Amino acid sequence: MSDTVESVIVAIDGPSGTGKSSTSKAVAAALGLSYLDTGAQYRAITWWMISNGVDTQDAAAIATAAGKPVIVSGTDPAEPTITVDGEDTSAAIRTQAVTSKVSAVSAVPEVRALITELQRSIAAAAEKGIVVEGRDIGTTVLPDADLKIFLTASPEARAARRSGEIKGADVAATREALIKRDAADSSRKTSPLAKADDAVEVDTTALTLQQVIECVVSLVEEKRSATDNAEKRAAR
Ligand SMILES: Nc1ncnc2c1ncn2[C@@H]1O[C@H](COP(=O)(O)OP(=O)(O)O)[C@@H](O)[C@H]1O
Ligand SMILES: Nc1ccn([C@H]2C[C@H](O)[C@@H](COP(=O)(O)OP(=O)(O)O)O2)c(=O)n1
Repeated sequence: MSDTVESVIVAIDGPSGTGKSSTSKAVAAALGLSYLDTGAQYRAITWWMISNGVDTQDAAAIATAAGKPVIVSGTDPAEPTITVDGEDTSAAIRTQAVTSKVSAVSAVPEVRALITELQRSIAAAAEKGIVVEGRDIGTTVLPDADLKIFLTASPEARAARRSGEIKGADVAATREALIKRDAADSSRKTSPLAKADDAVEVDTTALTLQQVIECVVSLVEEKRSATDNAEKRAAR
């Protein structure tokens, strides 16, 4: 083991309800890394478009307005924050109105270019390293990440988890909405939801959240010690 722990970049991708946010926050906290929820950024720009009367079906109007909002993400895994033009939008970006429109807004190439650039600058500024979660982190945003994880789970498990978060939610309707959003996110032209060729796939259907966290922490530690050993061999 070297005295200094190298900075590490972990990319966690996958569809909705697979456990990306909960896992990424816990892994970042356990390893002393920063944390970035890229879905929150796409939700934030969607919230701004709705709040400012931009038609979310009009890609040209979205492209024109995309550079206007100033989105700032706080990367402490114990207290992740998101503001738009200085306003705390943590709760506002989770409403159904935003959830139902975020796939359309995030499919616009100009939106993706701006948000991708923001994500790369946040990752580059994280001195100890960062866990970044989303849909295209391993494939597009950070293709050189030290470790890439792709989380999956059955639609039934994902719908049950998601509806467990909302009082009185209908599991069947949640399942349909999830499947629809996944299909939109996977079929868009610009950096769709996809597993990178070198990502480790973890099916979380039958795992507890704790088991998923432990699995990812072990994979990061394995990666770190493999890098350490390679450096020692090179120094001999
Ligand atoms: N392995 C798991 N088993 C059971 N519940 C889980 C598991 N992973 C996450 N959850 C729960 O499912 C919900 C969705 O998880 P979340 O991390 O927000 O998923 P994602 O970010 O992929 O949409 C949360 O309430 C979370 O606590
Ligand atoms: N890297 C990313 C992250 C999210 N998105 C888009 C597509 C997703 O449906 C929305 C919302 O993502 P978010 O991770 O908040 O979604 P859920 O937590 O799964 O409900 O943003 C994206 O296009 N690229």
